Amino acid sequence: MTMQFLTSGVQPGELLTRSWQRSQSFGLQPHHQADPDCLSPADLRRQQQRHHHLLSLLEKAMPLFEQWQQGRHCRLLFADADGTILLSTGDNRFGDRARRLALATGARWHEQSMGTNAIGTALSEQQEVSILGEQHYIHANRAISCSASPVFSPVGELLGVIDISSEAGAHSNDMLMTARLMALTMENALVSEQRDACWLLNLANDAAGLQQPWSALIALREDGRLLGANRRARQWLPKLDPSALLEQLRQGELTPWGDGMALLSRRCTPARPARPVAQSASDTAPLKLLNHGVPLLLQGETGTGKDHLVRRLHRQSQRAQGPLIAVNCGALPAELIEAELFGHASGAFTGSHKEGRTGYIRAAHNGILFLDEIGELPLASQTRLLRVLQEKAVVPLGCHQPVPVDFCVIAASHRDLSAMVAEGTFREDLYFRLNGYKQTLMPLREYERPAFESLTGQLLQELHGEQARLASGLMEQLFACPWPGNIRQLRQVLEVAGILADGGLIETHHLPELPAAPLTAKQDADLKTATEQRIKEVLDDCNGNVSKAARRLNISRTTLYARLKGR
Ligand SMILES: Nc1ncnc2c1ncn2[C@@H]1O[C@H](COP(=O)(O)OP(=O)(O)OP(=O)(O)O)[C@@H](O)[C@H]1O
Repeated sequence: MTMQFLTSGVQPGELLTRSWQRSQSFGLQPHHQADPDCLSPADLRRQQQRHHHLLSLLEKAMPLFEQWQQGRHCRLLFADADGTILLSTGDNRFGDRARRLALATGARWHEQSMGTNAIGTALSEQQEVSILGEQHYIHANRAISCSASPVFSPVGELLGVIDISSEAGAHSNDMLMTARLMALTMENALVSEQRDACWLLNLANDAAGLQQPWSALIALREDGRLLGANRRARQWLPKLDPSALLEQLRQGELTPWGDGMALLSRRCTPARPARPVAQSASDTAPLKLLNHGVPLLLQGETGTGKDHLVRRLHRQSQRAQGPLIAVNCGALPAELIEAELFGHASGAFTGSHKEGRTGYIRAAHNGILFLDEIGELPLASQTRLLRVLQEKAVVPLGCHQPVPVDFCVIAASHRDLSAMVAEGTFREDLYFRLNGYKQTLMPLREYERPAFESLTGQLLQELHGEQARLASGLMEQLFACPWPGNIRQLRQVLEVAGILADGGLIETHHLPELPAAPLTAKQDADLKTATEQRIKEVLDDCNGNVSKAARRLNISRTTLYARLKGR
């Protein structure tokens, strides 16, 4: 299946020339330092609030970026139609460089003040564009390369732009493709949720294309009146009569149409735009408290979404432009734990890095430090960590001078830390220091039916798009399962079922084996051994490369380390 490219036929050379001419006409000097307009933190928050819905749609498309990004040193940015960056996430090493260039939240990257750049030029030209190193008008920006795709509303209005940026030498073609896919995913969500939409019409060159984000998508009213369309469909609209098509097509049946295929699906009840629903205190409290510097403690079984929650909190927090440093305390080698956390001076101990090491805590300066599996931290390191949290300063190994650090801390564990305190394996004072606010993530088996349905629907849509749905009776079947692997396991089941159902109606025969009653101790031990065996095989296959093995097994590195430790 080849991807349809959505350019207006303009050669990049012409586009670049136009953009450089505009930059010149704005009176910009290539050798001068660019000086972007920057919103104050309060104005930035207001602007993010105003675009809350777009940002929440972007969040739904985020797994696409996160999966693709692993191992790549780049950042994803979302700017509004004015060029103001409202969200910045991704690799922290490149994040430092980006911040030095003011490629950070609150900064406005329009061409008037920043010259030719992917965000500003995509907005001026209303089309996707890559601006690579030397193609930037301002010299200071030539160390980076950026690819940007505009996002349009269902009536073709420019809403913003998604940009993926990296060091100039580290840019690749698939960055533009990923930015485009995310933009299309957001646009399709906006079309599907049009108020009063009763019919959704998909058009593509062939049947497989119907399930892809780049297929044409049109929302129609009950009577066939056009409500909105994505950018591909808008190209075709002049040649289309949607209400005639509505007459001609039968719901749910693939129908040849022109040189391609059409699929009509009915929405039984008109879709409502996903308005920000009033969140319960337990949804909003962690973010509010985090923004006030209160340490959060997340407790929950494996797969309940602790890591997912931390990433969301970081994206939504006032520290979103700062780094998120995630440390799996259980995966750190015992003899290096302190050097890794607190850093060390050059040659501080045998085997230490010659040039010294910053350590994870200092790397989290201005951002968030996520201490996952905190229950695994040895008692001696707990004492040092407590001192750092109390004094907000680190003394790297081999140094005497404390270095001030400003960070928020989120700790997580699947173990019951209060029980560990009672047993004497976890310091009580550290427990109280970390436990500014405890959020327990519920195991999936304890979800109420509406919450389970809503999560299942969200996962299905994220994994397979709008058309994926469960045949009647399947929701009950899924709801009745004990889900020992929690959301991770449900996600895997839905992923497999959706692929087998070609992204359409999922029926019983598409489901892989579902978790039955809780496992006996023997079954549990056998399963653990088999899992460990499989992980070791894949690790050997990948020559010990943990990231590669985790990707192949479709689990996080954190989970892989935990599995290797037999947890
Ligand atoms: N609220 C959610 N919405 C959608 N997907 C979710 C949600 N929570 C978790 N997931 C998905 O479930 C999987 C497991 O989540 P996550 O890694 O955050 O769990 P965890 O509690 O940190 O697990 P572990 O303790 O094993 O590391 C991930 O694929 C994640 O994307």
